Amino acid sequence: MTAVQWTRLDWASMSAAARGEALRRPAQVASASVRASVEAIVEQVRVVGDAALFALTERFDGARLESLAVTQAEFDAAEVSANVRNAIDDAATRIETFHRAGVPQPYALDTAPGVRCERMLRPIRRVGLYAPAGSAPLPSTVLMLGIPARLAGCPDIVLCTPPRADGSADPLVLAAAKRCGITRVFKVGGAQAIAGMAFGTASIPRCDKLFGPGNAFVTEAKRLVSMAGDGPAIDMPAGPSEVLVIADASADPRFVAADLLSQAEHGADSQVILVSDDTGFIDSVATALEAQLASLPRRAIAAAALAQSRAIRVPTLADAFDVSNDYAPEHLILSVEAPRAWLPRVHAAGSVFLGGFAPEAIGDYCSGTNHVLPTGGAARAISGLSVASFQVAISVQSANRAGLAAIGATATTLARAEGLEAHARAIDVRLECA
Ligand SMILES: NC(=O)c1ccc[n+]([C@@H]2O[C@H](COP(=O)([O-])OP(=O)(O)OC[C@H]3O[C@@H](n4cnc5c(N)ncnc54)[C@H](O)[C@@H]3O)[C@@H](O)[C@H]2O)c1
Ligand SMILES: N[C@H](CO)Cc1c[nH]c[nH+]1
Ligand SMILES: [Zn+2]
Repeated sequence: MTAVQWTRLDWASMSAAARGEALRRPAQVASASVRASVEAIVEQVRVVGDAALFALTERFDGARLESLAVTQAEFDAAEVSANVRNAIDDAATRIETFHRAGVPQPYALDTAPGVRCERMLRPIRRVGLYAPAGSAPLPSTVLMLGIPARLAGCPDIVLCTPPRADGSADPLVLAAAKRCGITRVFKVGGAQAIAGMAFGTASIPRCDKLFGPGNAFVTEAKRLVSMAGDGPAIDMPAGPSEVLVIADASADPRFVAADLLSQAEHGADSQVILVSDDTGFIDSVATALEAQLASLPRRAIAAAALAQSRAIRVPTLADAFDVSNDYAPEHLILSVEAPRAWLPRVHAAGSVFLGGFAPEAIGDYCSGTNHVLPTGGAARAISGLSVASFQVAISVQSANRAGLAAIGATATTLARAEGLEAHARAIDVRLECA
């Protein structure tokens, strides 16, 4: 059996500084070196374009490509079993249903007689999606990105995904793209893919907004290009996976261990945290983790993630929610008695899973919610992906003479209070003319 080496902590006996350290993300440790290499990669792509993309793809993905774009022939040749195709379709249908219910609606109302204010919605014209495929190809991510993009009405959708070493795109990723009606797919990954979509190259069109999760290189590249004066907008920091489980003694330790491992297996930089008010329960989860880890195909990755993870004993369940809100996890699992009753205490989390039969894995694939979620504590203020992420809202106002007369004095008074005389006169000139 592989020994589980996670850090066990007793919250009540820790100082504020020790608590802060306990909730620090592992990915932050590497950020200086990641930042330096991402800066170099982004600059190379920006200056050299396609030639840099070919060279970086050979260096990081081991693939020598003749063309970055996936051809129609490659799409046609991408084979997936009927079983997987049906699963993609079933997941897609449920994701569509949930996201369609959340499509934002325009609205209009009169704020004074003769003054009408509206908010209209438009799809972002060209969106760039990133589907990870470094450690494991994620066709489910294509669905999570492509379906809301389609529902928003985005006319131009570009998708990048790392190639396999033989230069082909993952067939499952292509099958999911097909299901979403995405035809412009490029075989490029990492920071170089983000830079390609941000600034445009001979092959890859420049995009208005970039979406999608990825490893620390992808996440840092998104942050960097979004800060460039001429760079695109981005959806959110959606980096290495995280889950925080709040569990009491009523939970099944095998279920909790399985949920922790399901996120630990994403990458050595994933972080999984158990918070419980019961020391004996934490012991049982540790035992279950060791038993389950032993037969896991990706046990080396999961064990590495566990090594930087935490099991925290808190005095009461209420304290567990304080810990969770401070950490602001991407995923929060409530494995407690009457979990819904605790929801009012949740103030910061990407997606919440209630009770023993809602494993985080259903949200990853097919419950219907989106799995592209904020990580690194961004859930304090940023929401997971939705149709609204792919739209811009534009406000509109119209007024007739009576309407302007009704509200004009307020505007001229405030304009003169701000010392902006031209603003005031733009109103007066209209009201003064017959
Ligand atoms: N937060 C979310 O919503 C969410 C959703 C799904 C997946 N994820 C996360 O996405 C990540 C996917 O990561 P991945 O690595 O499997 O795939 P990835 O596609 O994000 O990254 C692979 C690319 O990383 C680049 N790369 C690898 N090593 C590099 C190095 N040393 N220097 C520069 N570039 C390098 C390569 O170009 C490669 O193509 C995981 O951490 C997973 O947890 C997050
Ligand atoms: N758990 C990931 C988000 O952190 C999403 C995912 C895709 N496939 C499996 N899991
Ligand atoms: Zn997952």
